[in-house]
Amino acid sequence: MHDQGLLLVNLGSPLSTEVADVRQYLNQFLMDPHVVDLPWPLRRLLVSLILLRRPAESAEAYKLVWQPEGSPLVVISERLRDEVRKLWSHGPVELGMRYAQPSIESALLRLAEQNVKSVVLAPLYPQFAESTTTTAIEEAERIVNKHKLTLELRTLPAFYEDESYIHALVASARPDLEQDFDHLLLSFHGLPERHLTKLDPTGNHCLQSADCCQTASDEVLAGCYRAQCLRTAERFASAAQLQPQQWSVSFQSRLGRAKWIEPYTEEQLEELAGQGVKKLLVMSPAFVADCIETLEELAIRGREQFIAAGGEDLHLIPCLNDHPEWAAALVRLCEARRSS
Ligand SMILES: C=CC1=C(C)c2cc3[nH]c(cc4nc(cc5[nH]c(cc1n2)c(C)c5CCC(=O)O)C(CCC(=O)O)=C4C)c(C)c3C=C
Ligand SMILES: [Fe+2]
Ligand SMILES: [Fe+2]
Repeated sequence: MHDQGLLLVNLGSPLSTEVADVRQYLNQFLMDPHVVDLPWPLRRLLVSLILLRRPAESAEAYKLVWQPEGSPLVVISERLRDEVRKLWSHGPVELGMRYAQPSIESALLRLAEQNVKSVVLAPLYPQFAESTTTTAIEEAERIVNKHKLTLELRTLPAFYEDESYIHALVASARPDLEQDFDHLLLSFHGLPERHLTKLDPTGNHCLQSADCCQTASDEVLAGCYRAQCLRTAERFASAAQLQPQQWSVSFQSRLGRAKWIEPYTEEQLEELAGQGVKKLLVMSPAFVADCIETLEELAIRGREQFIAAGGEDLHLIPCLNDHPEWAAALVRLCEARRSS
């Protein structure tokens, strides 16, 4: 049977580096109630304020990393889709982006045209957050209902400590880990603290103590993005045989004035330089594909900050991108979901 499709979903990028396209993308993204989780009037007001300056600033940042074929995130995700197509023998494989193009709608309609009966929906986020995973799932469900598609969706859960994902991370980082370095910073995308506390099933665990994420029960861990990031980092360090003093974790990409989860990457870069770290490796396991947040925020701006604070070099370890071990790991994960 060739009727079990696979839909890979990632976040999406502006259509071009034109300010108008970046504004349209940021508006669609930030007006998503799972991203800016305020009541509509407040969300509209806040996003409109952000859209006064952010599109021009972000457009400049996108220009620094844009590839001839388009946004790095989209181009790399397409390459991953092509690798996965070679390995998935159960039906067609498509790629959909939550915002902008190629849309989840176009991808699901292509799958439906090919008469698939079921689709494994794979949000390409190793750690769960409502602002990424939940919104991708809801959008896919909305499209199925809108077009009355007769296909069953089976969602791949967060895979933050899956052994094959961790091994793929180690394999892809190995060439850089074999070079001389003083410290490895694992910089995950951040989240407003409220996004964590509102999902705390106990109501009094998340962010109540400095080690809440290390002492999280399975029930708390299931909904806690920060605890899942720390779990990924620990599993990675153990599999890569790193000593505890060789690595640390931080959270990047803070937006707005609300408190986001800590420690902040910007501060950690200065702290590490102050401690005498000269050669810093940085990797970002929350992203499976390199994007503006790794290529510009870390490899360009982060590098400048680190050197200004006394460091000598910051080297960014590429994301998993289309690494063959990652494509194989992803297919294994999705196959388990197909038959479960
Ligand atoms: C990896 C998981 C991600 C989480 C969690 C996440 C939450 C989150 N993000 C913003 C705001 C922005 N994020 C932006 C870019 C961006 N974010 C992710 C992933 C996560 N976001 C990716 C993969 C990307 C890259 C997109 C690309 O085209 O390369 C941006 C846009 C760029 C910029 O202006 O900096 C914004 C804005 C919020 C508010 C949030 C949680 C509430
Ligand atoms: Fe983001
Ligand atoms: Fe926690």
